[in-house]
Amino acid sequence: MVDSSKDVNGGFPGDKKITVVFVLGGPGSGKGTQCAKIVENFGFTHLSAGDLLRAEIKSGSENGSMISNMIKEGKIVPSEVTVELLQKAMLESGNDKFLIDGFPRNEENRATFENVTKIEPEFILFFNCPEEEMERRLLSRNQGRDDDNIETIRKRFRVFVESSVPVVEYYDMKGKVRKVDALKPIDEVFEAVKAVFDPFHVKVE
Ligand SMILES: Nc1ncnc2c1ncn2[C@@H]1O[C@H](COP(=O)(O)OP(=O)(O)OP(=O)(O)O)[C@@H](O)[C@H]1O
Ligand SMILES: Nc1ccn([C@@H]2O[C@H](COP(=O)(O)O)[C@@H](O)[C@H]2O)c(=O)n1
Ligand SMILES: [Mg+2]
Repeated sequence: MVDSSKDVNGGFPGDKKITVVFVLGGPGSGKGTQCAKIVENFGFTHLSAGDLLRAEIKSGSENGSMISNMIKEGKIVPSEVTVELLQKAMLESGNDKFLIDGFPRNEENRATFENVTKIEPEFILFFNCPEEEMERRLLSRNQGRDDDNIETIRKRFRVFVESSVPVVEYYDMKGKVRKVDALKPIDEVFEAVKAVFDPFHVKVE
């Protein structure tokens, strides 16, 4: 466990400014797809909480079977597990700009990240997409994910509405949410995303 309780900067060296953007939206709204494009254009490191949890299962970790069962049920894994994986990946990356995809999924995720890392997100990129479209996309994703079946998808939608939307509302009250229409084709969604990220444009020499 990374103990950062005594750190002023969440375990990051010195007083280096760390930029975090939380990327939220319902299951299948296109978070991973758009994050890949943001990385190519704006020099962020993409960390998907779901990908880190799936990698933890594959690594044979003692938490593996618990995580696997939670994912199959569409449930949210205890925050200390997810935040530790995120913090470790952030520190190992050597970067100072992060897209954290699929996190925070609930109030406990949000509070734990804030307490452990002391980092306040720059903004929240939110992909707004109707459930019918998200369901269509997930059922044709074909990446062999255990949770892309109609039974688990319906559970994930319910968790999104009950636990994740309140977190988006919390940040909206703070003026931090940048909402994008995710129903459009991929490249059109990215045009809207680019407008949000323009201040972070990295000049290629
Ligand atoms: N704008 C779009 N139009 C049509 N299909 C899309 C669009 N964006 C993404 N997709 C497709 O939808 C599927 C889900 O996209 P993606 O994996 O990016 O979603 P996600 O939000 O990361 O989902 P999850 O929360 O389940 O990880 C993929 O097959 C992707 O190619
Ligand atoms: N903060 C999180 C993020 C994800 N999970 C679990 O992983 C599943 C898949 O997540 P994706 O973002 O890849 O769709 C999700 O349904 C949860 O079971 C989590 O617990 N906490
Ligand atoms: Mg994803």
